[in-house]
Amino acid sequence: MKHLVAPSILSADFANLQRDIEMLNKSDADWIHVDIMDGVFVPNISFGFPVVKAVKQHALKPLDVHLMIVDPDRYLNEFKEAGANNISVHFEACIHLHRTIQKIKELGCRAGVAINPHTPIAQLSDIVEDIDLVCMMSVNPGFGGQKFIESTYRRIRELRLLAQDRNPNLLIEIDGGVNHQNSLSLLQAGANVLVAGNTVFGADDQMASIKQLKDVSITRKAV
Ligand SMILES: O=C(CO)[C@H](O)[C@H](O)COP(=O)(O)O
Repeated sequence: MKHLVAPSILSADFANLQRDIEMLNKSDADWIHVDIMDGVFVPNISFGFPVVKAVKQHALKPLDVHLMIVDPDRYLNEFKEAGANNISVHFEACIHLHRTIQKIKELGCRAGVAINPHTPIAQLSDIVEDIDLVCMMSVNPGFGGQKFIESTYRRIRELRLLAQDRNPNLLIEIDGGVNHQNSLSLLQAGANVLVAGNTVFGADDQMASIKQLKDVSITRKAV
C-alpha cells in the first residue's frame, strides 16, 4: 500500500484555518491530523470540540484525531460527533485500554494507540491485534516543531516485527519532527503514515511540501 500523509493543523494559521483546510483539500494529503491537548497529559492546550467541528465543516478528507488527554473515554462520543474518523488515545493515559479501543470501534472510527518515546514497544503486544493504527511519537508530545528522536527507527522496526503475524495491516503513523530528510528512512523502517506539521505549514509552498512527502517511494526492506 502507498503510504499516507497527514498534515498536522497544530502548525496551521489559526486565524486563517478555513484557508488552510481548503489548501489541504486540494493537496495530496490523505488525512488531516488534529491534535487535542488538555494541559494535563501534556504541558500545552490546543483546542477542543468547536474547532474540530469547524474544521469538519470544510474538510474533504478524514480527520485523524490524536487525543493527548487524560481519561479520554469521557470525550469519545463528542469527538465522534465533532467529526473524527480516526481516534488515537495514549497508551499512557488509559487504564482500561482494551475497553477504550472497543468503544472507539463501536463509534465507527478507526482505533489507534499513541505511544510516547519512552514507552517500550513490547507494551503493545496484547493490544496490537485489536487496533487499526499506532501513532508513534517521535518527539515528546505537546508541541510542534521539535527535533526528531533517532531511536524511532529502531522502534518502528520492532513494532513492525511485533505486528507481522497478528496484524500485518497495522498502520504505523510517525508523529513529530517528520521532514524531507527522514521521510524515506521512516518508510523503509516500516512506517506507512507520516504526520507533518512544521514541514508542511512552515514551507513557502505548502502543497508542494505535501506532494514531496507523498511522492517518496521506497523499496521496503525486510524487517
Ligand atoms: O502531536 C504533535 C505534538 O505533540 C504534533 O502532531 C507533531 O508535533 C507534529 O508537528 P511537527 O511535525 O512540527 O513536529
